[in-house]
Amino acid sequence: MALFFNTTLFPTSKSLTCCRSSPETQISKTPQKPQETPIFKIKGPSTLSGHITISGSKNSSLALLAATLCCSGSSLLHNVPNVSDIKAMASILSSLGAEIEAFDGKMMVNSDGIRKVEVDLEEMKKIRGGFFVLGPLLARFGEAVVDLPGGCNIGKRPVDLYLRGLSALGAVVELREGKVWAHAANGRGLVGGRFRLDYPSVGATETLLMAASLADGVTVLSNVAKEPEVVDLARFLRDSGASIEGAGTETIVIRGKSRLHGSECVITPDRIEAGTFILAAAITRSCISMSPVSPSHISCLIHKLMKAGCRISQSDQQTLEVSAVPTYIGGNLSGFDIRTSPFPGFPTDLQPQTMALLTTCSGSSLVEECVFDKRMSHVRELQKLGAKIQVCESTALVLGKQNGSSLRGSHLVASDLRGGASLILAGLAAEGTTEINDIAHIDRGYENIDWKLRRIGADIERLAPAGHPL
Ligand SMILES: CC(=O)N[C@H]1[C@@H](OP(=O)(O)OP(=O)(O)OC[C@H]2O[C@@H](n3ccc(=O)[nH]c3=O)[C@H](O)[C@@H]2O)O[C@H](CO)[C@@H](O)[C@@H]1O
Ligand SMILES: C=C(OP(=O)(O)O)C(=O)O
Repeated sequence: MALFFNTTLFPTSKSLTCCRSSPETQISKTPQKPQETPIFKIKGPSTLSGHITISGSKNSSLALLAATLCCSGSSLLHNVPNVSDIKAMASILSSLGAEIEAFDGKMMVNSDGIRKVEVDLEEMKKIRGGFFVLGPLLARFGEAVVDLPGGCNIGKRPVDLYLRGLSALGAVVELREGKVWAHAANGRGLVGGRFRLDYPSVGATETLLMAASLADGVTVLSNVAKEPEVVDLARFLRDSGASIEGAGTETIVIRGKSRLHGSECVITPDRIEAGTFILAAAITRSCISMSPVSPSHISCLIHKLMKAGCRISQSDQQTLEVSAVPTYIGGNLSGFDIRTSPFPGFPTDLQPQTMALLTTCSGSSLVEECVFDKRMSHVRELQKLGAKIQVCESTALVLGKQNGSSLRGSHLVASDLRGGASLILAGLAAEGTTEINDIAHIDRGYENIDWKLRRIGADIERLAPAGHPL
């Protein structure tokens, strides 16, 4: 049933032309199921202060771990985050025969002993990054068999661009029994080619970059993703002997090499983790600092927050200080609109966390999710805390704080990684106790998020599910 936004109840200049339901009717009871993963219990509202160390990027690490399969000899990656997606990726590489040593945030990978090109692990279906092994296996060993990928359940996530791009490099690709079967035509190995992506997909760009680095001849990829993780991957491949020009722009030119050697690389700081902590400071009206951060990787978020009234300053090249303390912001932070898009646009991976903040700002805000078609499942949970949000397909109208109203603690369920993080942020701002179930989603991509938050003053505990040790 399509309902219309009621302007008398929530006066605003903005409106949605259709909504799935009114804010009240949208709150439905989540079916109870036995709890199997730990729970976060948060007592709010919190005021945060202190310094956060930002971990290495999960998404860069996944791509670089796949890229080690392109290299002979050992590769050493520094600043790899200790999150469950990385453990799953390490299991995938080990299952293929790679030797992996992990110590103190570093990972040493040697794939000279690869003995198979088929991944048959459940992990493949859980994470997105596992699929990135397709390009390197095909390019170095001439064939690969991989399951279709998993990752966050945030909409349709096809792999047509990966497959069409690999075909343009001389691969024969077939989709059978939920798996991708690929081999280099005539057993000749991949060859350079030209391919224009219909959409600048991050994963397809990374896959083709790795494959083309070992293809015979020149490859020109256009309309590619410009995300910092793509630039990180190109840097690693270049240090390993690849010839790549244009990473970070719309067109990448790769001159294929017959062999790459292992190299050493420091993973770039996780811009999504940094953005999440910036938003934690904003939603709790606190002041915190964090490092290492590359501000240019999240400039879109920084500009929006500064316009909303936050003070964000850079005390040295890699340290950011964020302040939203009431004495500084005066009244309240102002709501603002966001529209997600590929880099350098507003990152989709910060949309849910930003929406949590907007529920506490003044005025109404529009949130348009334009990268994934079903990235709104956090809305129902935020509504359980009392947030006023209406959704029409991939657009949400957030009605900010009304006449002193505030979020109130409740029992919530995380259903994806960033949606889960948005619930933590809302729980920090809410009055009373918030419990978040299914936090395994959050552990996929945030290293010790509860420990980091406790160190800056949050009251957040990780509880074991009944009958299970932590
Ligand atoms: C492990 C990893 O790095 N994950 C990130 C990566 O995901 P991922 O690489 O999966 O994201 P993509 O950039 O590929 O997806 C963006 C859009 O492209 C579409 N698409 C993609 C591939 C394809 O073959 N066909 C197609 O239509 C998708 O359905 C989606 O609508 O980039 C996303 C966008 O910044 C981030 O949210 C994810 O955190
Ligand atoms: C969507 C994400 O990850 P993945 O692509 O691995 O599902 C994310 O990191 O927010």
